[in-house]
Amino acid sequence: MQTVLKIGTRGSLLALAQAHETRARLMAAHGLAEDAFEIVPITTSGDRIQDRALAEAGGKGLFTKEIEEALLAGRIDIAVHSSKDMPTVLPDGLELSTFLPREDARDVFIGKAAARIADLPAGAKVGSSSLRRQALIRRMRPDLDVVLFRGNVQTRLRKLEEGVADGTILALAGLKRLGLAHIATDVMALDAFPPAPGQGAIGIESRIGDTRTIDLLAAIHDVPTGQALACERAFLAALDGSCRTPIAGYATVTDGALAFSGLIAMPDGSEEHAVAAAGPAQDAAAIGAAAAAEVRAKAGPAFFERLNLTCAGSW
Ligand SMILES: NCc1[nH]cc(CCC(=O)O)c1CC(=O)O
Repeated sequence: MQTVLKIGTRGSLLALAQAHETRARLMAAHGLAEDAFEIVPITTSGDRIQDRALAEAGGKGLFTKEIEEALLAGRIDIAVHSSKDMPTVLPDGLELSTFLPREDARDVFIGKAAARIADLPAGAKVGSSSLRRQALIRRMRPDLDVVLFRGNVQTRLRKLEEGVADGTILALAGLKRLGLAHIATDVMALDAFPPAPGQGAIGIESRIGDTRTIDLLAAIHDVPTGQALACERAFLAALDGSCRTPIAGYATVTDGALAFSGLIAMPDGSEEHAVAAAGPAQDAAAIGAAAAAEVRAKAGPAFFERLNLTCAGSW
């Protein structure tokens, strides 16, 4: 059978699982066979750089650069991503047009020394490279040592087995897609450990104006997930400025009503500012942007000045 769409993805097991899920949904929606959709794995700069925290190496865009080049050049028709890894500004000509129904957005703890973060011995090591997770761990347990844990899910789990840390934090969604949900020792509540904007949602990027592709994608788009993501990404876009800020944001949509909660924090967990907002789901992006303005005002310039100092010190 002739190829209908070429699906670009990173080559990690999680990325491939997400590409396979996308293909399965496209096959079911259009009654087409597997070989109508070719999966094209692409290695990105982010996959190659393993020794530095992502934020230091150049940010989220490192995981998408080569894939977006292939999309713009027409070597692939769509790119399947973890929405939470997507920068808020995309290259000219590309858009996140489609979101699959969201998986569970919560983070889990995978503990060796204890099943829950609260029960870890004093001074225990928790592996993570996410500023949000670092801030949330320190806010619960200022005595814990957060150690740099980079690489894909398998690499992080191997480091844990090697004893590099006493526990780590991962997204439940990723573990489920890998068939590994059973290794979680604690599923953390949304309020105690709020997720990153976009967590748990597979997002599909396509070329603006490529109507043939966008029409095929329309059949697998989940409207409430798209609205929740519009809100969370607007919140992120309005806060994620020059500096690296630990940011959490999570929206739900029920019967056309959107509810959002967001948080910004100091990486060391010593200060945090929360916001909650609600409104009609069709105003998703405006609700997210207004929540960002509100939390920015609550935090005040002193918070961002302090944050910039921590940034300068860690480069
Ligand atoms: N940055 C890596 C990444 N990007 C998306 C997920 C999980 C899957 C998802 O959030 O949809 C993960 C791994 C993790 O944080 O545990």
